[in-house]
Amino acid sequence: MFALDIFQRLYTVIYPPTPPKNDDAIRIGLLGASKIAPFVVVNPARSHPDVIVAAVAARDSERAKKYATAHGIPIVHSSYQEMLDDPSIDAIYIALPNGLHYEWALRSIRAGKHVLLEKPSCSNAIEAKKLFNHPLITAQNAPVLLEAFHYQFHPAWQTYLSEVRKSPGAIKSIYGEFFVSPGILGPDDIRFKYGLAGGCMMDVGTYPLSSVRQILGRDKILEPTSVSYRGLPPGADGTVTEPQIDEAVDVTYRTTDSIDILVRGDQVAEGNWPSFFPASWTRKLPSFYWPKNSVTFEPVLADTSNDEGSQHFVQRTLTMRNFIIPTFYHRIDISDEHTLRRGDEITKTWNETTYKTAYNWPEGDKRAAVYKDWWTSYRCQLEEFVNRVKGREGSGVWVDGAESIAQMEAIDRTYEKAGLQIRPTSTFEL
Ligand SMILES: NC(=O)C1=CN([C@@H]2O[C@H](COP(=O)(O)OP(=O)(O)OC[C@H]3O[C@@H](n4cnc5c(N)ncnc54)[C@H](OP(=O)(O)O)[C@@H]3O)[C@@H](O)[C@H]2O)C=CC1
Ligand SMILES: O=C1OC[C@@H](O)[C@H](O)[C@H]1O
Repeated sequence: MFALDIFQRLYTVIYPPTPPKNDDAIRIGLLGASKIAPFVVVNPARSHPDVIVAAVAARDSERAKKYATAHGIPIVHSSYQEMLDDPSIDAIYIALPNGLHYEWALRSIRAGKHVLLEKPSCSNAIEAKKLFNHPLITAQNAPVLLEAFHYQFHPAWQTYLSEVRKSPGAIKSIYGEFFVSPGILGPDDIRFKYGLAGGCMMDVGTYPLSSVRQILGRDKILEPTSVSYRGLPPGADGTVTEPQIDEAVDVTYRTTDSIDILVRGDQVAEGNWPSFFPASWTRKLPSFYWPKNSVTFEPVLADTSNDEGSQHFVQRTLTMRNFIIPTFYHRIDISDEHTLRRGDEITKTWNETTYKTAYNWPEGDKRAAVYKDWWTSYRCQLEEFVNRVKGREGSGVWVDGAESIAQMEAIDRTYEKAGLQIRPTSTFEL
């Protein structure tokens, strides 16, 4: 049953139902023939009656034509500006290198287009403040601008957050990690170029950082207390061509109310294989780690009526595995560590763990009648983007400009603590 459910969700993601498009469907244009657009927009749009992927623009028009053919996209533009000048396009999906997000988001907004902007929203907080506070964005009836932090839109993450809010005790510590196997990103990847605002903290590190910030709420400032990073390996001549790039990062943060936080990201994460395999083999094998978030609470005194005079403490740890791609599989563990104490003596300990999944909103919630179990976080995100553009009620989940700015500020503080430069600021002005 379990394997069949996974198979059914996976199958429906790949072959979704394709309802006819409504006359007033939003016509989206893709800036860049990027690797990620088919997952974030092209495939999710197939099952959305209010979205048409109408155009793609790439720097090389031959490449754009091939991409358009492969993905069934009718219009090809041979420059990004040409796409923005196309009056038939209502919204733009920007999946360009991070260093181009700010400029092309502003240009798109100036052209009157709604924007779905890949994460991280900008190269740094200077850009993020200028973008999200720009008069073209703060004006009444301004186009919609959304940083594509897709995982937040999935009911699984929202269920996890509601478990955090319901849990007894104050938060003691939070852990977040996202590791990517060697071989996924090539050496020339945009993520390894400082000039394009690459780096681990900008890329895979943004997710665990964002997940921690979601738990704390945006008003809590995370002060980095230590940062260790692994740079890129040196080339054949022994020099590192991109000394400002972090390939992997481990950061500890602390809040003013003393919550301890550890965030880890690795874009080339080897290992996790049992040590009896020779390292010379396992180095060539892919690794596998769940993207994970975990919250530990302070112990609380439980009801003592049945505990014969002992004090009964309960300490909860919540863990969510695979918060980033929850549709295929995820798990929320609610683990309570019970301790009976008489004075200083611990007389008994035991653990009770329950597990939860949430492929949709809870039963009876009106959102559950709209959402489907097989919707990816990208499909959920597209639903809410469309709801905003159309002025519909929506699920209530949104990533607003203040959140995107706060996230970039936390990234900048992390780079500064690491002794690395914040990513370069665009010279584009509007
Ligand atoms: N939400 C998510 O799950 C994911 C989000 N992302 C984000 O999406 C963005 C794109 O990532 P990804 O699709 O992996 O990247 P790709 O390298 O596949 O795409 C980047 C696009 O940027 C264009 N581009 C413009 N200028 C340059 C330049 N100087 N160098 C290289 N490319 C350039 C290229 O477009 P052209 O076709 O014009 O040549 C290319 O298609 C990033 O911001 C990344 O963080 C990435 C993966 C997952
Ligand atoms: O979801 C993701 O997985 C892999 C990363 O490199 C990418 O940019 C990120 O968004």
